[in-house]
Amino acid sequence: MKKGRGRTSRIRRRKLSKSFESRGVNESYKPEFIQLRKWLKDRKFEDTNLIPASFPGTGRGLMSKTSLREGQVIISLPESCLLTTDTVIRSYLGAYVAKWRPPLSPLLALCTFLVAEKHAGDRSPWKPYLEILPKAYTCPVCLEPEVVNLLPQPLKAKAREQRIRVQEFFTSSRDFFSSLQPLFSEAVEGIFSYSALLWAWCTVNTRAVYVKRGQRQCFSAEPDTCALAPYLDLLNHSPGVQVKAAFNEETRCYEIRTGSSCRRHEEVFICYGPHDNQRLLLEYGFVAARNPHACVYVSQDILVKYLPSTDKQMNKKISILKDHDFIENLTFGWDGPSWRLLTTLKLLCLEAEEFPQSWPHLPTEPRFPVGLRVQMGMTCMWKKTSL
Ligand SMILES: C[S@@+](CC[C@H](N)C(=O)[O-])C[C@H]1O[C@@H](n2cnc3c(N)ncnc32)[C@H](O)[C@@H]1O
Repeated sequence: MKKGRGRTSRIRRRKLSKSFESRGVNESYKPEFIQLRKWLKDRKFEDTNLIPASFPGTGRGLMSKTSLREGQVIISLPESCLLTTDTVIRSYLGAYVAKWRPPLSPLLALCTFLVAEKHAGDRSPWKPYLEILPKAYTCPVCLEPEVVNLLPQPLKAKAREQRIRVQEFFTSSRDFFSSLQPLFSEAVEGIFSYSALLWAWCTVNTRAVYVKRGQRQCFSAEPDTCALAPYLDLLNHSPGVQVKAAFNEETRCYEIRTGSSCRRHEEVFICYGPHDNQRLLLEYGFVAARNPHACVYVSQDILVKYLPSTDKQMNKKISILKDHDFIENLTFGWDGPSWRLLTTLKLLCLEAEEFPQSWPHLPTEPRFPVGLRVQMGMTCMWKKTSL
């Protein structure tokens, strides 16, 4: 047999082309990343095993310089690099935040800081970080209404709700923005515009990590759990990986430890949580290929459409489901219908004589014990904002 025609050669070629397809293009030579590394070094960030790169499937992310062992700390970001509400309080905005009543939410404090620092441009000490942040986001909240209209039904409704919430967030923050006028020579309306706040909101929502801080009087009661983590926030999501990520109180660093090994020059992923593609699109503006949590949402309209129209109890049944918050989040996953969908269908298919006696209460959804969730790799390291 000719050299290179055998099974081993074919496997080797396939492996090579696969690794070539997923190979990233090094971006660490770019001026913005050189500046960022210098900035991080000044804040005591040790050189890492990771470098910024662009990947064919996932876009910009981090690539391993060397092979990584399971359990290895891959990134350890000192507290001084984190952007938190403490950063805001210590800044020129601190006095304005502290005296504002009713107290500001931690999220608004972070967003205000981001907008103000972006506006400061070259004068901002955070410039090297701000320079690598996306200029625009792909989350549905940023899409034109005509584009949102093309989304499938449950997602469309959620995208609209999200847009309304962000618009309300802006409207309710305007008086606070006006109070900042003494800090700026330009009109605050031009600086803290809707588009500027939307950019800041998406920055926090898509990139912040979870770092819990105690409640402080100068902030409202909403949880203060978001921190922006420069460089570390270049890590993309893969539903299949396991990582341990948390703020280490001893080292005072935010650390990420791999749950599995990774070969040299491969993209290094973390897991933002066990999210289905609808949630990933809504919160992060992308969908994941081969997502084990992917599912199809079944709306009320679809349910009713395929059930007998002669059922006189239908309205009553729907109202029970609504009262028990059962009409939303009904899904088909890889394993078939979810427990919620099955329970809903059971109720909707009851004959007149079985209803309502057998349904005084809807059953409670079974839950995995927390220990099991962790074993299954469902530890959610990425934050969630509370809007
Ligand atoms: C924490 S940032 C990760 C770094 C980001 N790719 C960048 O260039 O700054 C999260 C954003 O990265 C993108 N992203 C993360 N994981 C992805 C994936 N598996 N596929 C495509 N885009 C992804 C999404 O735009 C998401 O909102």
